[in-house]
Order: sequence, then C-alpha cells, then structure tokens
Amino acid sequence: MRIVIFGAGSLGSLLGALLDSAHDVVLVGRDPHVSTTRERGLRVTGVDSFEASPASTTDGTGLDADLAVVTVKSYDTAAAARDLATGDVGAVVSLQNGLGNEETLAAGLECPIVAGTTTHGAMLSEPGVVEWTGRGAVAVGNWRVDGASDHTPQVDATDDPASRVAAAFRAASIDAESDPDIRHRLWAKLAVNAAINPITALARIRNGRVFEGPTAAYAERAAAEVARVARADGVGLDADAVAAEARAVARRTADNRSSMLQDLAAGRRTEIDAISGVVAERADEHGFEAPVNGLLAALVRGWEAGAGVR
Ligand SMILES: NC(=O)C1=CN([C@@H]2O[C@H](COP(=O)(O)OP(=O)(O)OC[C@H]3O[C@@H](n4cnc5c(N)ncnc54)[C@H](OP(=O)(O)O)[C@@H]3O)[C@@H](O)[C@H]2O)C=CC1
Ligand SMILES: CC(C)(CO)C(=O)C(=O)O
Repeated sequence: MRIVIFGAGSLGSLLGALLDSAHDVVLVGRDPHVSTTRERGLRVTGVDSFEASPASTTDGTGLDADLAVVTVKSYDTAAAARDLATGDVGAVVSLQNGLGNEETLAAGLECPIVAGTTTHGAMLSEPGVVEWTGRGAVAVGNWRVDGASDHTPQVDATDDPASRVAAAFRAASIDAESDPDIRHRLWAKLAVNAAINPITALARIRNGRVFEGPTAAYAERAAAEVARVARADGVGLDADAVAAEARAVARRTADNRSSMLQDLAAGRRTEIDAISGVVAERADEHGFEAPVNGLLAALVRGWEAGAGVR
C-alpha cells in the first residue's frame, strides 16, 4: 500500500516508521524534521530501537495514496482535509484524540473515512528521532456520514475500509483491530482525556495526582459529564465505568505529563476544543449543561488567548 502520514510529529513519525516495514510510506511534516529524515533517515528509540527510511515532504497537496493516516493535532484537521482533497487518496483514517475530527474530514473529503484510536505513546525528541514511549494498539472503525459507526457485520474484509486499514497495520506488525462500535471507544477515550488533560495542565501536576486530593472530585465529574453527553448522542457509556477507567489510566500513566500539560508548559495551543470544549457544546445542543467541562474549557482557552496561541 502507498500510505501518507499526514502530520509527521510524534505519533505520525512512530507510525510512519513502523508502517514503512511493509508499505510505501510518505511522511507529511515540517522542517527541520522532514529534511533531517530525508538526509539521515528516521530513528526510533525507546520501546524498540530501529531505523526507517520513509519518503517525506513538507507539502501535503496533490498526493496520491491508497490510505492517508491523519495525525495532526485536532485544530489542524480542517487544513489537513483541504490539502488531502487536492490529491487522490483511497481512504483516510484519523488516529487523533478528541471528538469531531471524523466529521471535519468527512465534510472536506469524498473518500471513505475511518475513525480510530491508539494507545501507543510517542514523542519527537529531536529532528529525525522519535521516542516510542509506550507500546499499545490501534482500533479502527468505519465512519458514516450521519456520525454513527457501522454496526453491520463485516463479512467481506476485502471491501471494507476499516478492515483493510487494520490489515495494513497488522502487515507491519502493529497490533490493530477493526471495531464495529468505534464511537464507543472514541467517547470512552474522550472521557479519560476530559478527566485528566485539562486538570493536569491547569494544576501543573502529573497524571498520577489527578485522582488524589482536591482535583479528584472534578476529574470524576468531568468524566461523568462525558458519559451523559455520550448517552444523549446514542452511545451507551456508564458514568462509574468511565470514571473507573480514567482512574486506572491515571494510575498506569502516573509519571506522565499529559499532552495538554506539555502543550501549556511549552506555550503551545492545546486540543481543549476537541476535548472539554466539545463536551460542553454538545451538552448545550442536547439542552443540558456540562459545567465542569465548560469551566475547564474556558480556563484553558483563557490561558491560550492570554498566551497569544489562539
Ligand atoms: N503523541 C502521542 O503519544 C499520541 C498522540 N495522540 C493524538 O495524535 C494527534 C497528534 O499528536 P502528536 O503526534 O503528539 O502531535 P505533534 O504536534 O507532535 O504532531 C503533529 C505534527 O503535524 C504537523 N502538521 C500540522 N499540520 C501540518 C501540515 N498542514 N503540513 C505538515 N505538517 C503539519 C505539526 O507541525 P506544527 O506543530 O509545526 O504545526 C506537527 O509536527 C493528537 O490528536 C494527539 O492527541 C494520540 C495518542 C498518542
Ligand atoms: C492518556 C493520556 C492522559 C496520557 O497522558 C493522554 O492521552 C494524553 O496525555 O493526551
């Protein structure tokens, strides 16, 4: 398969390096990472150490590929869709965090859209070098234009975009499965990110501290609000179950500085709109409030505005 990785930062570079073992990969990213990768190849460190030599470019327009893997931050998804629409791609899969990326891609592109999540961890440590910080898995599922995931049994894997994407990942030894209820996974992951990310960022604490002390009750409430909005959207999430999952993730990643804490500490824009912001907005559309998510979104957006990054 010819695979474009649109957004070769931390996650995209890791996936590009892994997929390069079985496919013809093109990274779309920024200099100096792209020029370094072109000159010296791409080095992976951490969980495993290896070198890969994918092609790379800073120009995401006019590209032809069987598959585009979108790994830009959520606020760059619309621009990625605009660039991809100038080329010819057979299918697009988003492995981004947050909600709304698939809708944005579907609005800008004609090809099948596949939703996805991953539990891999990656960090671009220097141009040309990506640290694989945690081995995980990939789950993907077909995205329908009406927003619902496809619950029909997947009988013909050769004609099903999500199954083809999972098979392409597995061909590169990446643990990947096609999940007919991908929306449930996206919302469950959203609950974890909504509980952990803004609180760690604003309180400047590592993940392990979120469910200890004064922030715990607010993290629980943030997750419970996500479950309520998910149910209003037709996805059966249980408040206690998602709060328990968020606590388990916080324990498992106790020493992590969440991506939002890292963004805020570095003075970069965050993914708050696609995490807490979208929860408050969708609650509003359903006629109720998600006050904890609304306040966390306002505080992070307020910081972004003050820092001049939005
Ligand atoms: N890192 C991780 O471990 C994980 C990340 N995720 C999710 O994956 C997504 C990506 O995260 P992450 O890899 O950390 O983010 P990064 O910021 O490291 O990577 C995104 C990269 O895409 C680049 N980019 C954006 N737009 C374009 C464009 N039009 N052309 C070329 N390059 C572009 C960015 O450059 P610039 O910054 O200069 O705009 C950046 O280098 C997020 O939604 C995140 O939540 C999910 C699971 C794990
Ligand atoms: C799961 C968690 C909270 C791990 O740090 C994460 O996804 C993030 O930091 O964005």
